[in-house]
Amino acid sequence: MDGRSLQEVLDNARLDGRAALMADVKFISPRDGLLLRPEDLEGYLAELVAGGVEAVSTPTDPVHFGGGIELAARIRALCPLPLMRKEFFNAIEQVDESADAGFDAVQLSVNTVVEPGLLERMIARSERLGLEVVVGAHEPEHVARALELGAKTIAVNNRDIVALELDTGTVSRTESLLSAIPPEVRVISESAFHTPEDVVRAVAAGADAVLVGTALAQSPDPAGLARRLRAGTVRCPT
Ligand SMILES: O=C(O)c1ccccc1NCC(=O)[C@H](O)[C@H](O)COP(=O)(O)O
Repeated sequence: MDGRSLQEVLDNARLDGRAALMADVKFISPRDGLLLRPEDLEGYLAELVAGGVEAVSTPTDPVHFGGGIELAARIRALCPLPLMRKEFFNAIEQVDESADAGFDAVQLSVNTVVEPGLLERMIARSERLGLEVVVGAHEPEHVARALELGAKTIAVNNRDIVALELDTGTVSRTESLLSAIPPEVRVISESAFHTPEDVVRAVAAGADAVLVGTALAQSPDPAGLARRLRAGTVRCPT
C-alpha cells in the first residue's frame, strides 16, 4: 500500500473535526459527455492537489466512463494521493488486477456486484491483498446489506449507478440514509455535489468525506472550486 491509506485520510479528517474532500477522476460521463481528455490528466491532477483534494477515485469502465487500467496506472504515477477504483466488478480476478495496478482501495457497490457470493469473496480477497474496501450503497436495503457484510466504510452514492447516473441526484439521499449507519462506520457521500452548501449538508448529516466528480471537471478553475468546496467540510460543533 506504500503508506497511502484512504481510511487514514477519513480518520484524520474526523479527528480534525471536518470531512475529507475526494475527487472522482472520470473522463466521460454517461449524462454529461466528455469531461476530461487523457492529455489533460497531468494538469488536472495537479489542480486537484493544489486545491486540497485528499484522495482520488477513478472509474475504470471504458464503455460508459472512458476509463481503463492504463489510465488508472497513469493517475497512480502522477498523483501521490490514495486511489480508489470504481468499476462494474463482475469477477474476482479484478481484485488482483486492482492491486497490481497500484490502487489502494476498491469500491464494491452492493447494487452492481450482483452475482451471488461474489461480493463476499471480493471483500475477502481485497482484504487479503491489503486493498481497503468501501462498500457502495444507494438504497436503504443496500446500507443494511453493507452493514451485514461488516463494512467499515460505506459510500452513499447520491446518484443511481445502475441507471448509469443519468439522474441528477441530490445530497438529500445521504441525509436520509446516514441515520441508519452507526457512527463507528466511515461514510463517503458521493456524487451530485456542485456548491459548498451541498458539502455543508453532507457534513452536517455526518459524512466523513465527500466525493466530487463532474463539478470539478467542468469547472474552469478546478483548484479554486476544490478550495471553496473544502471550506464547506468543517464540521460545526453540535
Ligand atoms: O459507484 C460505482 O460503483 C461505480 C461503478 C462503476 C463506474 C462508476 C461508478 N461510480 C461513479 C460515480 O459514482 C460518480 O462518478 C462519482 O461519485 C462522481 O459523481 P459526480 O460528482 O456526480 O460526477
